[in-house]
Amino acid sequence: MTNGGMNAEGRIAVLGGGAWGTALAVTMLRAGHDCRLWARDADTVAAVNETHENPRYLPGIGLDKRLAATADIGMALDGAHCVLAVVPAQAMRGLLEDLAGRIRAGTPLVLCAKGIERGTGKLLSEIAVELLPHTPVAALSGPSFATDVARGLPTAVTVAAHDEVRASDLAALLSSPTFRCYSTSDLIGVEVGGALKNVLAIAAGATAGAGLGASAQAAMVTRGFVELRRVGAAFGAEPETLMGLSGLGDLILTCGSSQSRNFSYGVALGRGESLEGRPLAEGASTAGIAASIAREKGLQAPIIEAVDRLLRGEVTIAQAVAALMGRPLKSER
Ligand SMILES: NC(=O)C1=CN([C@@H]2O[C@H](COP(=O)(O)OP(=O)(O)OC[C@H]3O[C@@H](n4cnc5c(N)ncnc54)[C@H](OP(=O)(O)O)[C@@H]3O)[C@@H](O)[C@H]2O)C=CC1
Ligand SMILES: O=C(CO)COP(=O)(O)O
Repeated sequence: MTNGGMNAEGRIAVLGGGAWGTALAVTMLRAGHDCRLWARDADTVAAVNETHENPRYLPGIGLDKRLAATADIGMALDGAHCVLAVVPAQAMRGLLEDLAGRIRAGTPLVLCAKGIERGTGKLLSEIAVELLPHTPVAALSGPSFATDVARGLPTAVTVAAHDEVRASDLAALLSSPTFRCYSTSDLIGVEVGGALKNVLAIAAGATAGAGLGASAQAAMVTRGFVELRRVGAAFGAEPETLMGLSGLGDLILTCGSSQSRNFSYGVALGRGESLEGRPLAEGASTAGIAASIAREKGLQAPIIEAVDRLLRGEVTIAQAVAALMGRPLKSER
């Protein structure tokens, strides 16, 4: 599989009928693969199959007419040579439990969600290894808005697996002329980068929503990145990974764009608007567990902590800003 992903390599199953699952399924067709999309929602399945759209999650985007969706997970997995898991991070354990006994031993599983499990503090790959011990596990992450990817705009991401050869084989398999997958063996780094950038995108959004100015927003992202690197290092992530697509790259994308659901969630938070019924913002689920991991590991993560406390309603924006600005002066490192 060292051909830039241009050859068909069998069927790919994409599990999750939201924005990202749908965009990845279309991308797999572009890469020359047969692909089946599993969605639990019958209306989504019908819309993809009959009108070639996903109006709930990708409104206004016409999908490849060859894309076949099913609500039967067994049918999606039938004959699959590779499985992409694309449900929200907090739903990943449930999906992986469903896969146990269904996924063929040895079939690679690529985790495409960005988050840390609340309650256990586990990375999604740790859950997968626990539940599917005979399944090779990888992760795909990086700066990639589903709408851009579904439209076929050029995008670069990272595919990670502990086994370097597996990572580069999967990167070749999943790449297409508009979807460029780099590879790395730093699975932990890729997962931590993708999970924490969502929390920091909420911080950046809250700064914008509260009208604190572009300078404050730049400071928030930069100092947030220091926290991301600190927490990443404690997990064993390599610094170069966090400087790459699934760390810095995704921060650049999501910390300044209202296209990001996490950033928009932060804007609403900063404006004091209701947070009920908003689109998925993974950072809201990850903030608490990231803050408690940082505390347990004795790491300074005041921005992640501030997001957690804001979301819990323990502080106002003004109090959070005063606390951040009032910390003892220190070396930039
Ligand atoms: N959107 C994007 O631009 C990108 C998203 N990601 C990541 O991908 C992951 C998924 O995000 P995205 O697709 O955008 O989210 P969406 O909110 O667009 O869609 C979520 C999908 O997951 C389904 N789902 C939710 N809970 C379950 C469950 N328990 N079992 C089965 N299916 C479930 C939903 O089904 P239903 O409709 O029935 O509720 C829906 O189809 C997130 O971790 C996100 O961070 C990564 C890169 C880009
Ligand atoms: O992860 C993403 C882009 O890389 C999508 O970001 P949001 O979930 O904030 O929309």
